[in-house]
Amino acid sequence: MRLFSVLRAPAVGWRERFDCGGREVARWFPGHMAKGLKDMKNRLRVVDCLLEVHDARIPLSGRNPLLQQALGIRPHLLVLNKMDLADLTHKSRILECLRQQGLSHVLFTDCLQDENIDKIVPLITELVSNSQRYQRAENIESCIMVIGVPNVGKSSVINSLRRLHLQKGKASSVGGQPGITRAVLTRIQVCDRPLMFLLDTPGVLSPQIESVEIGLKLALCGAIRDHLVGEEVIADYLLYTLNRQQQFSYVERYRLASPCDDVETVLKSIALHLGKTRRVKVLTGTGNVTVTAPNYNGAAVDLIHSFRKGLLGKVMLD
Ligand SMILES: Nc1nc2c(ncn2[C@@H]2O[C@H](COP(=O)(O)OP(=O)(O)OP(=O)(O)O)[C@@H](O)[C@H]2O)c(=O)[nH]1
Repeated sequence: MRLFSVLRAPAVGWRERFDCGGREVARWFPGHMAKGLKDMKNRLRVVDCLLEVHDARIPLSGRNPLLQQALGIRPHLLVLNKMDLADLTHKSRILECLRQQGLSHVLFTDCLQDENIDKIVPLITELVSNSQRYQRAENIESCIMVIGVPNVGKSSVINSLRRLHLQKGKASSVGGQPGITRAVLTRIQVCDRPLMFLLDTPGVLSPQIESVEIGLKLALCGAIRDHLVGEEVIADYLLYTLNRQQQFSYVERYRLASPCDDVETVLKSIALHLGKTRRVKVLTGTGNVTVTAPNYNGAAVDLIHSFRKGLLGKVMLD
């Protein structure tokens, strides 16, 4: 789904399409995730509602369809987290697209500032009490399973809820790398009144990511380990996206002469600007000469990290 290209005039002079170069996404799915899904299914009996966390920069793609299929039709709240990093100019259009997909309970959140976190418990309480099938009248507590692809902020949402409702610190470990949540399905209290527990789950990607481009969006958001995709490829996709959206803050950040769509040129300039270079000996016809070689990978890593920290501006990848 391309929300951006439908809503904005295409930027002239930049790549119209990203060349995925015959890459295969199947290798990007780590096998242990299938086990994660199986463990989640085994705990379903006690679950009243699904709280799905996803990245607000990819509101329309990259969710794992298997999660909802396997976990059943029960009350479902979609939390689009990291709203602080997302360009939400067309928020109402996003909500409309999601409604058309049958997702009518959606919240945008920012766990760093605890924005909209206070809306989660009341909304879940309402969804659970309105649900016929899973309402367990004798039960005064509710149990919510937190699901989503890796690194979207599932643990951060849980910690924010605990901070807000229980004035308690971290219960769930947070990390910048996908796959931090290893201890499977820990039950964590997040609220006293109403009594509510969450089950934290490991991030589970779909084994069949729909396309290479969606895989690249997931990688850019940190849902797939960088080295599996390749830092320079991720950086190239980022450059393609920033240029198409005329989001040129990278030019100023890295003191480049002008925007550019050629990743090699950009990474070379970034490497030189950051001093990420090394001296290498090259054998020529007239003997050895020492030249300065840019560290392309180091430059790509810096560009990707700047994007993930929001230093290149707010972006919408869909
Ligand atoms: N900017 C921003 N960063 C966030 C937000 N929420 C979480 N993060 C960061 O995103 C990274 C991943 O957060 P986690 O809470 O560990 O994500 P997770 O979904 O539990 O990760 P897995 O256990 O790998 O599935 C961490 O570096 C968090 O600090 C947010 O709202 N805004």
